[in-house]
Amino acid sequence: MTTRTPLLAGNWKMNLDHLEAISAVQKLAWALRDAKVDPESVDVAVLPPFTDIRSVQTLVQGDKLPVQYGAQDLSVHDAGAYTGEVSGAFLSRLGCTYVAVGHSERREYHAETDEVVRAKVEAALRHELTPILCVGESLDVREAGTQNDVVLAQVRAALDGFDAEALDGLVIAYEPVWAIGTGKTATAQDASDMCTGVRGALEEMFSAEFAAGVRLLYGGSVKPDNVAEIVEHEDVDGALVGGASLDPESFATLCARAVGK
Ligand SMILES: O=C[C@H](O)COP(=O)(O)O
Repeated sequence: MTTRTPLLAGNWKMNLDHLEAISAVQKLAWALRDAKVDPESVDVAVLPPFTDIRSVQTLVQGDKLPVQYGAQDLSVHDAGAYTGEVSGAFLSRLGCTYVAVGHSERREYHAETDEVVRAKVEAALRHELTPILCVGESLDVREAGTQNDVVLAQVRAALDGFDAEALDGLVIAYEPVWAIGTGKTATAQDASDMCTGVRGALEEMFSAEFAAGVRLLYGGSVKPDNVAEIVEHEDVDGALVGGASLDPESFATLCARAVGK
């Protein structure tokens, strides 16, 4: 029987400044309460820009809001002469629970290789942050029908050499690149098939027990209207939501529908 707690994570990308973030998180908490989303049975998180995180921390911790938070990226380094980089140590000090690693926008616009992604997973773990490892295929790969090979290779490369204990709590988000911000969603069956494939790969790499504990999310044009269908599949434990997480009321509705409210 599955005991994985569903996770709905809102990746704000480069949207909402720190003042807007305060308002958005407060409204999200109210809307989740109004929608009767039980924080004991579902995790709701936001991943704001770095410059917002201190404000979000102050609000969430001060008012004990049932919203988790994290960052969209981190440095492979812990400290030093790395202009513009943000250390996992700093994120940890800000109370972050999660950090996204290997988002396709990082892979594409910042040339992050599988090697860099693996180093970022390691950096997150060093600072007790839960990595949300993002994997996904491009449109040409999907059209060639080799998406399973590509995505499972990304998973293996990012997790190569770790032991299961170190990866406890790991989250993996399957985000087909062609479905991000395009309004095109993979079918619920496509999402489910890939998540089942990823879980199988985790079982081969580590153990059945480990694989059964990893939360697998789908991301790519998830909206309040399609989330229920996507997460109803056994292997899909939630969603990584971009555009539809920017409006707090709409994101709360999405969270409520994901858990059948
Ligand atoms: O991290 C989130 C994904 O990139 C999905 O973005 P989207 O929901 O705007 O398609």
